[in-house]
Amino acid sequence: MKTEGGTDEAKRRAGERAARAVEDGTVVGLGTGSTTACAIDALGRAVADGLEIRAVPTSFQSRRLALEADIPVTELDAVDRIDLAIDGADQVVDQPAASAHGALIKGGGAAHTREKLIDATAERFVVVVDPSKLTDELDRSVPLEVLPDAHSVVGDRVRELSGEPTLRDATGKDGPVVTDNGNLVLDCAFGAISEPGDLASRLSRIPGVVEHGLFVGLADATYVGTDDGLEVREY
Ligand SMILES: O=C[C@H](O)[C@H](O)[C@H](O)COP(=O)(O)O
Repeated sequence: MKTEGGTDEAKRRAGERAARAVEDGTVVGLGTGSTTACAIDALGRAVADGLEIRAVPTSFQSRRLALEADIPVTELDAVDRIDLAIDGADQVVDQPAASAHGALIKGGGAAHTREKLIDATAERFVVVVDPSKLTDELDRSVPLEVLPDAHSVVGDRVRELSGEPTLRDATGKDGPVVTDNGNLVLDCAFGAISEPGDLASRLSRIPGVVEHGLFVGLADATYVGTDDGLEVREY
C-alpha cells in the first residue's frame, strides 16, 4: 500500500528496526509522524512482552499513540536524560561527500519545535524514513513555528533571505494550522539549500521564530526502510 511519501511496508521496517534497538531501562524520545508511529507500535508490543522503558513524547499525537500502546509516558522535566530519540523526517541529505550529509528538514506535522528539543537532548538520535525522503540537497520548504502576531514580520525577514513564506492552512478547520504550543507555521521555500547550517543560523536569529525545521548535525543515524529490507547510515 502506498501512502504519502512512501509505502507502509518501508515505514514499518524502519520503525521496527529502531524499536528493536531499545533496551530495558531506556528513556526514549518519541518523535511524530507516520513512520515514528510504526516504531511506537512496535515498542508497545515489546512493552507488552516485558520491556521496561519510559517515553517522552514530542507531540499530542505521539503521546496519544504511546498511551494507546500502554507505553509508560513521562515528561522532559521528570527525567534526568533521554537515552535514545526515534523520529521521522521530511527530507534527509544522503550524500556522504557533502558536509550536510545527514541534515534534515522536519516539521511536516508542525511538531518540529518539541521534536528538536527532545532529539537534540537525546544521547542518540535515530531518524526513521523510507527512501522517498533521501535527497542530494535539501529543497523542500522549511517550516518555521512563529508566534501568532509575528507571522507577518517574520515573513518579511524570510523574504530578505530570498525565501517565500506561506502561512500553513489547516484542513478540517477554517484558518491556519495552530501548533501544539499555540503558534502558527510559515512554510518557507528557499529552493535548493546548499548551506543548511548557515540558513539555520540566520533563521534562528529572526525575532518571533520559535523554532525552524532544519536539523543540522543532530542525527546520529538514519534507518532507511525499503519494501524488502533496511539500510543504515551512521554519522
Ligand atoms: O512535524 C512532524 C515531523 O517532523 C515528522 O517527523 C515528519 O513530518 C515526518 O513524518 P512522516 O514520517 O509521517 O513522513
